[in-house]
Amino acid sequence: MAVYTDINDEELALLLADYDIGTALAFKGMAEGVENSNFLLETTGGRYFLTVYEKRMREEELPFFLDLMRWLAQHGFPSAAPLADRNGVTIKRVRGKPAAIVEFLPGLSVRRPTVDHCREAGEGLARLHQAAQGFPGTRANDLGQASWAPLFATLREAADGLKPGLAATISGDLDRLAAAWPQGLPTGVIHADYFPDNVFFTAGKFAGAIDFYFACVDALAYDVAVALNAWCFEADGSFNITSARALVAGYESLRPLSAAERQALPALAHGAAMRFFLTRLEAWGATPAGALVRPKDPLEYERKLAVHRAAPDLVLFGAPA
Ligand SMILES: Nc1ncnc2c1ncn2[C@@H]1O[C@H](COP(=O)(O)OP(=O)(O)O)[C@@H](O)[C@H]1O
Ligand SMILES: N[C@@H](CCOP(=O)(O)O)C(=O)O
Repeated sequence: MAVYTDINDEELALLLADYDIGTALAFKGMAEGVENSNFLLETTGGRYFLTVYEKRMREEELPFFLDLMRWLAQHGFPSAAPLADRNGVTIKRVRGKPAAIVEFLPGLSVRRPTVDHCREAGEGLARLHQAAQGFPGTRANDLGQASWAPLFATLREAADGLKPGLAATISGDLDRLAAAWPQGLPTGVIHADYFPDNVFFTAGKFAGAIDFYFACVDALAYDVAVALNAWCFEADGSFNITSARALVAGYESLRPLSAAERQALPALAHGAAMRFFLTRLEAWGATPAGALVRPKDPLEYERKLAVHRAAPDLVLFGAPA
């Protein structure tokens, strides 16, 4: 459950007094999410979402994320725009922590995406990339390829603890990725965490995306690769090529991939699996037993790594490598 910070009625009333959105009617902590404390807020003015940013969030990076959400909302992409208070301030403080109120984004995420959801999600991702064009902010991908080996150096024991011999296998993957990491692909603002829990649908149609807190500037095709891993594996660990074709077709209906981007997909998908394996492994060891938040399973991504290792042209869908 992701409510690390309690907010009492007085604190909420004090915060709302700075805005023109009326007074609170309902205020409820959300169990979903792992990073920040999230609250559904209903006021006499409408429905909103209050996020209190917790320790992993670097406060100096918040303007990039919140400005991006506003930019996207203003450029035709369904994103929850942050609210400025009467003095134009977006980043507030609650219990000494940074906090922001954003619009409530209607829609629901899906736990088990169908092929149609994958197509919609792919198209939604291309919409995001297109809407973000011209966004003036910039942020490097601090979880990009260059970060993986140093991060893994701190996790070798944890890897072997998870599965004996895994550290050596991961080292081999890291060497291979470092040697073959695609360069010179088209870049732009990417979501970088485009998982089913961060994408909303209404009546089966793409309705928007949330959780831009890993967004950064990197290869656009890397975002497609993150999504292929997150949306197109079955519960039994197999890769669903039909879902993957649908996701890429949805993406390409708005933004066709170049030949270089398509050729790069296998390495990008292998790398994207590495990124989430490593951060999950890190969180796995750092989460004390009995903590309120259940860490995500690193083995799920270890299995995805194994798939990409064994069948590197899987995500080329039969196109020549
Ligand atoms: N703007 C929003 N509108 C509607 N629901 C939201 C909004 N932002 C977050 N949520 C809900 O809160 C949950 C957790 O949000 P998320 O940003 O993913 O948290 P975390 O970063 O802690 O993982 C989401 O799964 C979604 O149900
Ligand atoms: N999507 C990541 C973890 C980040 O969680 P989120 O709730 O902020 O989307 C993973 O699956 O490892």
